[in-house]
Amino acid sequence: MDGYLHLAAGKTFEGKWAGKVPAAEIKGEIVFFTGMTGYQEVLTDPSYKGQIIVFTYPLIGNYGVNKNDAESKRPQVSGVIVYEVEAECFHYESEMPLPEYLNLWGIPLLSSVDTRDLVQQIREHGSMPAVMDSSPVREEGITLVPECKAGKVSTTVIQKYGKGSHHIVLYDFGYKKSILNLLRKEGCRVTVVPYQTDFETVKKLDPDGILLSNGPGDPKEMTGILPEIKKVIEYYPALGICLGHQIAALALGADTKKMLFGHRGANHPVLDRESGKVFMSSQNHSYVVDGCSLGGTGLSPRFVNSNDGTVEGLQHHALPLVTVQFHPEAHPGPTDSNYIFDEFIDIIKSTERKAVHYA
Ligand SMILES: NC(=O)CC[C@H](N)C(=O)O
Repeated sequence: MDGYLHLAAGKTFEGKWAGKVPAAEIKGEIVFFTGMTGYQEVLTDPSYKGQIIVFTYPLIGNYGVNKNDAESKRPQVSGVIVYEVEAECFHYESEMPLPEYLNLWGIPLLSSVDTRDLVQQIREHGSMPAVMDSSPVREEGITLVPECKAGKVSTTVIQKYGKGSHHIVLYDFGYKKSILNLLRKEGCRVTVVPYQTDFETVKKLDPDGILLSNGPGDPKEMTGILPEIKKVIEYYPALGICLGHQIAALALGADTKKMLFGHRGANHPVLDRESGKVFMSSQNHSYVVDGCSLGGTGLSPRFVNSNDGTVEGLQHHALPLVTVQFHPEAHPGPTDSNYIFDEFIDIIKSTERKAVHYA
């Protein structure tokens, strides 16, 4: 059965439904991911909430879906677009084929789409609203209602994990399981808190450090929480990842802006200006901290994207605060930047129990 993808910029793409035909139209922001592997991690990363994802690699699904690679309890994307999907899977760990998994969660999968042409459209017009349906013609315009997406994926209750010697409060804006796993591997006990948690509540939990997680949407949807986040990062050693990096920057007075089509893939080169080394990183973001907005914030760009010069991470001149736009927890993609977690733990060890106003 034929299915269609309509872009807000006007063009319609034809494909075949691989699985159930959706009963109603599916709306989302269309974005593309360039990694050759890691589709399960991408689909289950809460940062993709509300987005329709296009995989540029032409064959998706050949190793199925397994028990270990999910970054959250369910696929989070609104829809999936591929060139060719493999309905049989060939991997000893595979639990089920990809189309079956998406079907189970009612997420539409459109295959046989000309993904090369589609990605060119996104590169030209930007990531934009799109609709998947079974009608070849779309007359209505396509718009998306603004909403706080992190609020939709964040936990509503405090959760505790592990027994390690360092205690980390993980602000859940839509955290990936790999962040929690890496913290636990580093010997941390982790308390996951809802995205709106205030400073006084954090203080009662008595952490040694704070991790501001990744998450979906525009960081400016989160302005309501910035005053509390400012207090938290002025008091405790902190690491911000992706949305967490953007929120920390906004809280300290910097600005963010939307890129045309963002960075989504597993091989984005980043320069660490402290070591002078370039590493490959896993990325998934549409927004970026505006490098021209850092004056007076105490923040300077420690990490820079080697392709386009955008800010990939910040260091504070006085606070024990490091933030990164890329994903040091990897999954999908290379683990080259795992060292950011070691650094964070070292900072915590050196400042432990001295968590008092650094500002
Ligand atoms: N992975 C993330 O945390 C993404 C951050 C933010 N939603 C962006 O698109 O820029």
